[in-house]
Amino acid sequence: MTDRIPGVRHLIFDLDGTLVDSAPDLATALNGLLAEFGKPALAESTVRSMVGDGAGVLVQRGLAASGLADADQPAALKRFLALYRDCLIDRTRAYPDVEATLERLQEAGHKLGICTNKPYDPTLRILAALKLDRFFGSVIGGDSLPKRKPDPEPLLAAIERLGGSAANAVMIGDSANDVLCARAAAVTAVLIPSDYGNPAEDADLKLARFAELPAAIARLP
Ligand SMILES: O=C(O)COP(=O)(O)O
Ligand SMILES: [Mg+2]
Repeated sequence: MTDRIPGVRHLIFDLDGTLVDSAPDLATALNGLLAEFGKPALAESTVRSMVGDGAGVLVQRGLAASGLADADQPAALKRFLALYRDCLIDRTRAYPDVEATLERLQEAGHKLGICTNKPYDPTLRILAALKLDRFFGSVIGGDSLPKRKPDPEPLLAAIERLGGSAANAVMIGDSANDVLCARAAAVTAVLIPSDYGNPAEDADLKLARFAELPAAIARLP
């Protein structure tokens, strides 16, 4: 019943582009896949712009951009996930101030969760490797439920598993998918823009830096 403690919020975070910069390793895996098809590597900035709708869509976009739209997509996704597993945290890092800010939010009594479109298994591995897993009481990945963001279901599940409710929750993310799923779930949306794909037009609150979160959360009505 943490939901009833005044000032305590259920804060649900997006992963890629919000907590961690994972594009370099996603690019390594995608380019490894393309190399197996005899195709040249895509620029990391191109891969970065393709991230945000889950691994399946990333692979689909990468294949299409390389003239391989007709390739066997399920087989390519399976191979991509195997390649990604081998390079998950070679260069993936938490953004500056993320760990210290999560610590402050947790110390303030907030309950923290994750709602990402990245599949569940690599999400857990990355959180553990970067020692961020200790902060999160719920983790919903892109393949945890039948639907992913911008559908509201994964966000609502992440909140529910923390013992919270939409009225007291906040979604913090970097893309339109995060804002759209928050809107559809009637959850407050905080946007911290990134250079990943699918930027959002608006949100309830827009922050330039992750470290601004504790003060911004404290000021929410
Ligand atoms: O598309 C992905 O793999 C992940 O995206 P997200 O963490 O920003 O939801
Ligand atoms: Mg994101």
